[in-house]
Amino acid sequence: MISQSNYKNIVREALDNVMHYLSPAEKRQSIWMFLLLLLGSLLDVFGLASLVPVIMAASKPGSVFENRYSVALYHLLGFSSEKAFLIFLILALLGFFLLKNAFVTLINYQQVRFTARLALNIVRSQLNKHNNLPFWQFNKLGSAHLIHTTIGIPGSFVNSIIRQLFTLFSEGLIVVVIVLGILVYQPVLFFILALVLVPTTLLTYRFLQKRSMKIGARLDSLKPLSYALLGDIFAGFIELKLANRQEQFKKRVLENQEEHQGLEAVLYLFSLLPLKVIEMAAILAVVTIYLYSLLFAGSAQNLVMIIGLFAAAAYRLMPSVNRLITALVAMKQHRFTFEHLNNLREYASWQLPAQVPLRFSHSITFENLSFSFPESEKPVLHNINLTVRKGEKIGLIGASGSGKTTLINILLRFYIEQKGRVLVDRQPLTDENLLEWYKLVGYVKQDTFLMETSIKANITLNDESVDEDRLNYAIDQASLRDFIDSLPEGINTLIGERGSRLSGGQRQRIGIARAMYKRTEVLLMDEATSALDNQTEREVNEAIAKLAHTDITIFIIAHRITTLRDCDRIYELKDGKLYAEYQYEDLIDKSLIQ
Ligand SMILES: Nc1ncnc2c1ncn2[C@@H]1O[C@H](COP(=O)(O)OP(=O)(O)OP(=O)(O)O)[C@@H](O)[C@H]1O
Repeated sequence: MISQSNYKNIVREALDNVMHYLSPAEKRQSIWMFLLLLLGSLLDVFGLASLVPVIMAASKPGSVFENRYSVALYHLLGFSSEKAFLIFLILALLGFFLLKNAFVTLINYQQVRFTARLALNIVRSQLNKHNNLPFWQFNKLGSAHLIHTTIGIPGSFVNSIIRQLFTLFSEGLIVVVIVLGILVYQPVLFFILALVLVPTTLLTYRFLQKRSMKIGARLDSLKPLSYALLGDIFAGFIELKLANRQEQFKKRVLENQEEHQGLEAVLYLFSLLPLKVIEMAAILAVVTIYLYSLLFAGSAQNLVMIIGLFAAAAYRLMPSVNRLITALVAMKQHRFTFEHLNNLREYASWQLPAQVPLRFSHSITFENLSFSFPESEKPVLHNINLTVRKGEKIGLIGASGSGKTTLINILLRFYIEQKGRVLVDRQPLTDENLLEWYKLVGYVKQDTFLMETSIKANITLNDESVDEDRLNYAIDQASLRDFIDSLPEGINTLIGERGSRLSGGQRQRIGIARAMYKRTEVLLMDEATSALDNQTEREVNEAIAKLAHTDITIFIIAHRITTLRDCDRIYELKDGKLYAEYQYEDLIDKSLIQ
């Protein structure tokens, strides 16, 4: 059942959520805006109320002298002709409307600027939150959900909560002022109006609010699903075409869209409903009063006047009441935005502690290190002990799922060990030296992250003041020189979405160049050579061989033995344990990997 408390809840909840994103100065500003908004609404009502007497006076000669207020004003302003007085009144009315509308437009301008700023605050907070998420949680959420909650949810919150709050306050005030006016001048009319409009409004709201809330929540879950499906369709363009699965995926997107569009259509219908219902109730009331007056009352004179007044009041109130219900229903419908904004909120303001320096001159040590994922009992890494000296090249091999990538992710602090520690020059890696550590490490993943921009921007990660010497060094170290020289636009060549205009080897070498540009001292490579053809494998290996002659410390996860030629030591991981240590030659002899 809808109750007063339910009505209050959504408004209070909305206000609580809005307050969270306002600075103290913005809170003060919002109170001012609220007061100005109220003033704007009052002026609106006053403007409308002043129209009727002025027009009536203008249409009936001599009427100015029949009303004591107009007579008083006439004499106060020293007029000597009714005509001049009427011209003055009409011009004053025009001036008033002009000023009022300029004022209301100014308030509206302030209001939209305020909401735009607020929207930005919310997007910023969502971005902070998502950037600060622990890696495993970030992975779990998925990019479709993250995009939806970073941009989609703040958009819905601003449009369907904040803007509706403004509507609620301004229209609410208009309704209150009109209703109070009627109560003072026509108490009977007030009761008839209350009798007709209050139950209709409450029933309409009751009918719409729960249904809208359900539909809103369903749409909220359909949206990221459609992003994810579309992401799959376009990212998997080649694979889906070859497997002849595009139709199947298309069908899923269309099923999703069918439900989506159907629900949107229902919501649209809901938005039209309140006005129609209120209108029906008003007409019903007019007919009832009229019939009553005809059938039961001796003189219908009085009631007919009341009907006229009722119709006039209802006509003015209906749009406002309609907007009130629509605003409340929209807020209910978007109540799900609160949950998204509250979820994981602690990360929005999370900050790294003050950083202490970290030196890497001697060694990196994994000490009694064990790790398991939060939702699983079985450790993925078990009591790893390994010391690597600066400048050493370490190979990591092992069956799929043996824990190689997890070990690298721990070294990168994307996962944090439950037991043991990682030491750099005997200093444990913690949040206090994380940024210092990140200055030293570079990571070349199997699927190198590439942006739809130039080779240069990809290597420097959009560095605004590029160090050209460093860039040239990086290009040489990654064996990209010949390739770049062969391109008409050289380093400024655009590489297409996710590097679509590059070969697999070129993509990986851009990853290596990026790590070199950054002055990486510890390079982590998750080698994808198993997925590369012989030519590109040669290209990547050439880049790795070049790096072997530097004092960069390298960890390479390898699937092909040739990648490990320059490694000082090679470790095999098995079921999360360091199972054996090899030299390159041992592996060739044993043909452990190919
Ligand atoms: N986010 C995760 N949540 C739960 N388990 C995970 C997660 N990521 C990896 N695992 C599990 O941890 C184990 C080790 O995975 P890891 O990616 O480290 O293996 P790997 O040796 O790098 O394999 P590959 O050579 O196939 O890349 C696997 O059993 C994997 O299923």
